[in-house]
Amino acid sequence: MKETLLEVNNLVTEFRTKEGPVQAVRDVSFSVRKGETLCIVGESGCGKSITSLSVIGLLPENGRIANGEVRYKGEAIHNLSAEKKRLMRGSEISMIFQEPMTALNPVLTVGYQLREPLMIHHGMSKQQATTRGIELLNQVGIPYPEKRMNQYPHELSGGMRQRVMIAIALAGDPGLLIADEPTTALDVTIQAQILDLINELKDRLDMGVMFITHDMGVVAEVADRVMVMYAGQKIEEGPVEEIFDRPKHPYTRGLLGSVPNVDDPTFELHPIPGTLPSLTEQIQGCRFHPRCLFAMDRCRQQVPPEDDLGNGHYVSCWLTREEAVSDGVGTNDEGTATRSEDAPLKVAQR
Ligand SMILES: Nc1ncnc2c1ncn2[C@@H]1O[C@H](COP(=O)(O)OP(=O)(O)OP(=O)(O)O)[C@@H](O)[C@H]1O
Repeated sequence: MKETLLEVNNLVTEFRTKEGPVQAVRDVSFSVRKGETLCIVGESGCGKSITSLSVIGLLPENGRIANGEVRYKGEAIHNLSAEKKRLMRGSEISMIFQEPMTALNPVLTVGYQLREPLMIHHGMSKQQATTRGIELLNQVGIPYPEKRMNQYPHELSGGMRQRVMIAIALAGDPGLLIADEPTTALDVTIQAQILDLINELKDRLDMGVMFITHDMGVVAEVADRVMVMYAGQKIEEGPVEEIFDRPKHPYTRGLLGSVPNVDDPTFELHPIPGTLPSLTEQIQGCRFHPRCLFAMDRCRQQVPPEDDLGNGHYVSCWLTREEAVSDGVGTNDEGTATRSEDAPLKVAQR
């Protein structure tokens, strides 16, 4: 097994708000190894981006890590000074975002923006940085890289801008790349090309990738492992095949059920009913229970612990302990949910 690059233990990220402190990330733990992609998946607002911004040290001004730790190559990085965090970004850990135009400076040429990190992080001369910049553009599949060096971001297509952002992210030879919905704004063909590029770079450079998305189709393309988040918490984690073939949490099943399957004409879409709770909402028991088609009394009273199902598959759901959930659709919260008659699952508690 490859070296662990990133270890996040019991992360709690809090925001100061008018209503008092609220938690956007609640006791989340995970790791990323060299050469693997961990996909963090969940609906909009479930805490994916705040988890990644906590890792890279770019939280909004009213946010802070209130508990837990973030370790990179064994070293605690959550409590580094602002200056050390800045140096770490772009060298050890880089991030790419959904909309390259927000990350790229519109008044600076591609060449300038590529040379800057190379001169800062690698002490290169302008000439050396230009040569390396052209190499990086080549590496991310940009044709005529010499010409592109002199162009401004608005002169490039959306896909090309995303490639430029990836080239800039690679400039400091990062061990870990964080990609926050990098293909959401792109059309499907370009999206597939960017996903292929990220996969190829991960393998070639043996990088760890933390990939944030709400799209299970994208997860299927890039993930080695998947962490499913709901309302600031991790509710399920496992190798990608386990999550797709044997999803245990009703929320994960719901996410998979809300992906249209174009190859299957009999496929029926079952979107998850209801919406995420607000950060200020107090919920007793499992935070998903008000939306869960299979909620039992216990789910309304006690927070489910994380169970180890073996094979690197973990889930926090009382139901998994009791029985497997059927694939059918039941009624919500009335005790009349359809449940499977499958034998109880073997659950080894962690
Ligand atoms: N500066 C802030 N102050 C208060 N709450 C915030 C702040 N930034 C984000 N939040 C809240 O934190 C929660 C998690 O947000 P986050 O951006 O991580 O969600 P997400 O899963 O990445 O969603 P999306 O896919 O829409 O980006 C949301 O409820 C969001 O409204």
